[in-house]
Amino acid sequence: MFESVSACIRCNKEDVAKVVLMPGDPLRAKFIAEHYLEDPILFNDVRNMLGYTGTYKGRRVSVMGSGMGIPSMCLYAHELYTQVGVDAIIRVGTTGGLQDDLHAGDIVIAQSAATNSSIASLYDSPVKLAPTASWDMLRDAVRSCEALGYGYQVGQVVSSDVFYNPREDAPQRYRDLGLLCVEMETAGLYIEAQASHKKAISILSVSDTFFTGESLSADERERSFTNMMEVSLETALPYA
Ligand SMILES: O=P(O)(O)O[C@H]1O[C@H](CO)[C@@H](O)[C@H]1O
Ligand SMILES: O=c1cc[nH]c(=O)[nH]1
Repeated sequence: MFESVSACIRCNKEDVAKVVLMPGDPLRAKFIAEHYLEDPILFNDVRNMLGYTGTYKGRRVSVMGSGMGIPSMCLYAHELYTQVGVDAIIRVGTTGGLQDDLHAGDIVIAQSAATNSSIASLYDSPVKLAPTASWDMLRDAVRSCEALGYGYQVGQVVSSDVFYNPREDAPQRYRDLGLLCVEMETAGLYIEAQASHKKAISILSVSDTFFTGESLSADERERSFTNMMEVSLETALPYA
C-alpha cells in the first residue's frame, strides 16, 4: 500500500533515493531505469509520470519524468524536494542548439538559465533571482564528462515557456547573446532548488540545431542519448 506523501506523487518516501535524475519524458525515465539501474522498482505512476528507484554502482538512485515546461518541472521538483525529502535533482534533457559548434548529440551542462518565464519574479525577493546550477554538481558533471571522454560545453542556456515562439527572431537574438541552446525546464528546476536550499544540475543533449538544420527522430530522442545518461548517473553518485 502506498503512503501518498504529496499531491502528484504517490509513493513511500523511503522508496525514493536522495538523488533523482529527471528527464522530461517519462519513457526516458523508464529507459534509464531498465538499461542502467539494478533491481528497479516503480515508485510512482500517477499521470504516468513514471518514477523508479534502483542501484547504480551499488548506490541508490531514482529516475522520474518531469513533464514538459517549467510549471510541470516546478511541481514535481517542489514535491520531491519539500515533501519526499530528495536532496539533489539532475535534469537529463534534450535541447535545441543555437551556436554553430554545437551538434546533434553534443552535451551541454547548464551553468545558468535565462528565461522568458515569470518564475523568478514570483518569489518575495528585492531582486530577480538568477537561475543557477549548484556549483558542486556542475563541477561533478564536468569531471564525469572528462572521465568518460565525452566532449561538453558549459554555459548559459535558455528555458522558454513556449516551444513554438511567435517571435520568429527569438533564436537569432539568443544566439547573438551567446546563449548555447534552448529547452523548457532548467530555470524552473534551479529556482526550486534555490528556494528549497537543495541542489540541482541540468545536463542536456542536443536533439536538433536551429541554424545548421541537424535533427534527430522522436525514436532517437527517446533512446539514443546514452552519453548524457551515463554522465548524469556518474554525476549522481556523490549525492546518492
Ligand atoms: O527532452 P526533454 O527533457 O523533455 O526536454 C525538451 O524536450 C521538450 C520539447 O520537445 C521540452 O521538455 C524540452 O525542454
Ligand atoms: O528546439 C528544441 C529542442 C529541444 N527542446 C526544445 O525546447 N527546443
